[in-house]
Amino acid sequence: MFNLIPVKANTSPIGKHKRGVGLNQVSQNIILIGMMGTGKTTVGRLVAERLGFQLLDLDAEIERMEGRTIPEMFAEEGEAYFRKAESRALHNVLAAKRLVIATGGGAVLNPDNCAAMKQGGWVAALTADAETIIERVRGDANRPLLAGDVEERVRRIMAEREDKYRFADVTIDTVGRSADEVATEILTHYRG
Ligand SMILES: Nc1ncnc2c1ncn2[C@@H]1O[C@H](COP(=O)(O)OP(=O)(O)O)[C@@H](O)[C@H]1O
Ligand SMILES: O=C(O)C1=C[C@@H](OP(=O)(O)O)[C@@H](O)[C@H](O)C1
Ligand SMILES: [Mg+2]
Repeated sequence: MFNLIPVKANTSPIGKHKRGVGLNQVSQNIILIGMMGTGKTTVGRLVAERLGFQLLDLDAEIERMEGRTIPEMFAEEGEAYFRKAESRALHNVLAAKRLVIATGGGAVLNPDNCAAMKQGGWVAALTADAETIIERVRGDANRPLLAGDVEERVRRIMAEREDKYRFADVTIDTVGRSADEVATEILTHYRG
């Protein structure tokens, strides 16, 4: 099975919301995309807790599948290998329902992944400016693509991926907002 992370019971029943969408739609997976450091993993957990969904962090799922960490995978096999594992993991988990899926920032690089995400859930893109991202990820050794000159890497990768997150159903700026506030905004949009 997947690496599902148990979350608390729903403390905000959807039924209380007047503008809630139909039952079918509120069981639809929520998929978070966005550049590294925009808060997908952190916010995903909060959204899952509030909705009574399971959080599935795609990076954690890949690590579980592979029995090694992402930095180890990059070092031992290279990025192309990681991307294949990422794509496989994504397609597997999209078969499930009522998940909040926090993807890795590069999951959008493969157009097949983007099509599968559109098909398999409601997609929210998180954004932040380079300065905010650099501040959030500096000193974290778990992102091999940012090893070395973090500032240069973040700016370069952001430029390379500029248009890759635009297919989302909604785009949410996280700058100057707490993870909790971002989660609230996601839920407001999701419930319509
Ligand atoms: N809205 C926010 N405001 C401030 N810090 C945040 C926010 N969202 C996430 N963070 C912090 O930024 C870092 C990266 O968050 P993470 O959830 O791992 O991002 P991602 O999964 O998108 O790479 C973590 O230290 C997290 O606590
Ligand atoms: O943007 C990327 O290419 C990556 C983002 C990471 O996830 P986060 O976006 O959760 O940091 C992780 O999947 C890997 O290090 C590659
Ligand atoms: Mg993450």
